[in-house]
Amino acid sequence: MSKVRAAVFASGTGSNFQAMMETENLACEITLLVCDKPGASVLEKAKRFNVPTIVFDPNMYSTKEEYELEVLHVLKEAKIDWIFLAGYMRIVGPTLLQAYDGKMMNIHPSLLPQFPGKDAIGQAFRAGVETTGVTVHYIDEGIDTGPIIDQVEIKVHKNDTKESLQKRIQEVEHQLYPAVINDVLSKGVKS
Ligand SMILES: Nc1nc2c(c(=O)[nH]1)N[C@@H](CN(C=O)c1ccc(C(=O)N[C@@H](CCC(=O)O)C(=O)O)cc1)CN2
Ligand SMILES: NCC(=O)N[C@@H]1O[C@H](COP(=O)([O-])[O-])[C@@H](O)[C@H]1O
Repeated sequence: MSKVRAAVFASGTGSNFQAMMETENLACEITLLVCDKPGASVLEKAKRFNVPTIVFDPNMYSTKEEYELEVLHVLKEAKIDWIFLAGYMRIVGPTLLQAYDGKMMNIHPSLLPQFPGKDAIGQAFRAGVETTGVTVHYIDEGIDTGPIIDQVEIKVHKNDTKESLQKRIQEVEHQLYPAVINDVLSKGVKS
């Protein structure tokens, strides 16, 4: 039986994409990288792993639906079953939400519902919390409001800088996301 085919959506560095590609027992094939930032360094990583890419610039479209319809056409052509957002900094609209209902996840660098949205690590750091963490959740129409699949707590050290905290958070992300993907895909249903 052929493996589940997945697309990763990313806008930036792509360390979570790289962690998935380096996971030997990943329960799916990452067969497409979708990026909304021409020139993003994740694209160099995709090239290194021989993963085909779709790159689009939302500023070249008049609506979100317009670019999501184009992306959806490529996803269907590529027979993509699942979408994993990994630092994708666009709000997913109804076109992709409907097409991948229950088959789209995101990783977020806080213990949701704490610190949703952008710069979650900066929000936690400025709030002076003693504990933050990482969340993997399903995507819905809200921002970081989808059902939580798993979370890991991370202690904030007294001498932490935002950068040292981000490093520890990303080390956890690189283990958690592939583990959650394998767990969800092994169940075959939305948990
Ligand atoms: N429908 C959903 N889309 C996305 C979710 C989600 O939970 N539901 N998670 C985000 C990731 N994210 C933070 O976790 C996030 C990313 C980007 C923004 C944002 O405001 N971005 C743009 C708006 C661009 C657009 O209109 O698409 C901005 O910079 O103004 C907020 C949160 C991924 N998508
Ligand atoms: N709001 C979503 C959000 O902040 N996502 C965060 O973007 C980073 C992407 O890093 P990467 O490009 O190195 O994988 C990750 O830390 C992820 O949790």
